[in-house]
Amino acid sequence: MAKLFRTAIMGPPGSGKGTISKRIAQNVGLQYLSSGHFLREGIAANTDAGVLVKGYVERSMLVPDHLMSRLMLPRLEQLTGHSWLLDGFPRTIAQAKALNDICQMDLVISLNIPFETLRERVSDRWIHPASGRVYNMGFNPPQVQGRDDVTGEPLIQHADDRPEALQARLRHYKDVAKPVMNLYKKSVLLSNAEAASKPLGSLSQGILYQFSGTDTDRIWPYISSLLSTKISTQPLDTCQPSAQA
Ligand SMILES: Nc1nc2c(ncn2[C@@H]2O[C@H](COP(=O)(O)OP(=O)(O)O)[C@@H](O)[C@H]2O)c(=O)[nH]1
Ligand SMILES: Nc1ccn([C@@H]2O[C@H](COP(=O)(O)OP(=O)(O)O)[C@@H](O)[C@H]2O)c(=O)n1
Repeated sequence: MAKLFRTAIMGPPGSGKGTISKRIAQNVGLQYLSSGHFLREGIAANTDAGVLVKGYVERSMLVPDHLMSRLMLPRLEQLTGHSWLLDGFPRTIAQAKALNDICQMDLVISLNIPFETLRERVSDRWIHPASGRVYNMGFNPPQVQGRDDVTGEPLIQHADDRPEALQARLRHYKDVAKPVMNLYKKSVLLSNAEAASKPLGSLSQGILYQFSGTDTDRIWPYISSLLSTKISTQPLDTCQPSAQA
């Protein structure tokens, strides 16, 4: 049985989750699942789920938990036997609990980046909508200005990367991320049944690692080294619900 590794990356918009996830996926060879990408993909393809979430994403609001869980959990259930990395999910405590019900997480990375850095990065972010490839005119510019490196198709900016939308997204992020981080922070692991009857603080799991700074290239070596340590000490396992009953 292979060593499986289930991880998630958290951080405000523009904190480098996508950029770092790409490096993790390349280095560790796990499946990368970006909830934001799935949402935008569904909206662009006008799927049933896309129609339901469109209004929220366009207004930079959080999509309701039940819709996010419906979008993400079946994909994870199909990945039994694979290691994966989640970006953008779980965003809320309800999403984290829903994830706990199907799987025990091994590691959660949280990025703590100053606001001014986020603002600069996001205003300079360009994406290739079909693939989700992300560019930054200073940090990782495309080979041809305004064009995707692989397909040559035009790059666009997200409407929700406008400065006024960023403020709103940051407010949402701070409000909802704190309880999720508390859940993953400390070192007690309870069954879902026990946890359901306890206050939030006692749900904690001791798998959160926080990285601060203004440069992805400076943060990355620390994350890379953490991953090497964690993966080499990971017990043989499959994806199990976190219930310990
Ligand atoms: N200048 C600069 N830009 C960065 C750095 N790290 C990431 N970026 C860019 O900042 C933007 C936001 O990064 P992204 O990975 O999309 O963040 P996410 O919203 O957390 O997924 C993108 O345009 C990245 O190319 C960095 O260290 N310096
Ligand atoms: N768990 C999630 C993830 C994304 N979203 C929505 O998708 C948008 C883009 O999410 P994202 O993860 O690609 O981007 P950032 O907000 O991290 O830059 C958010 O502004 C939300 O509207 C959500 O509602 N719930």
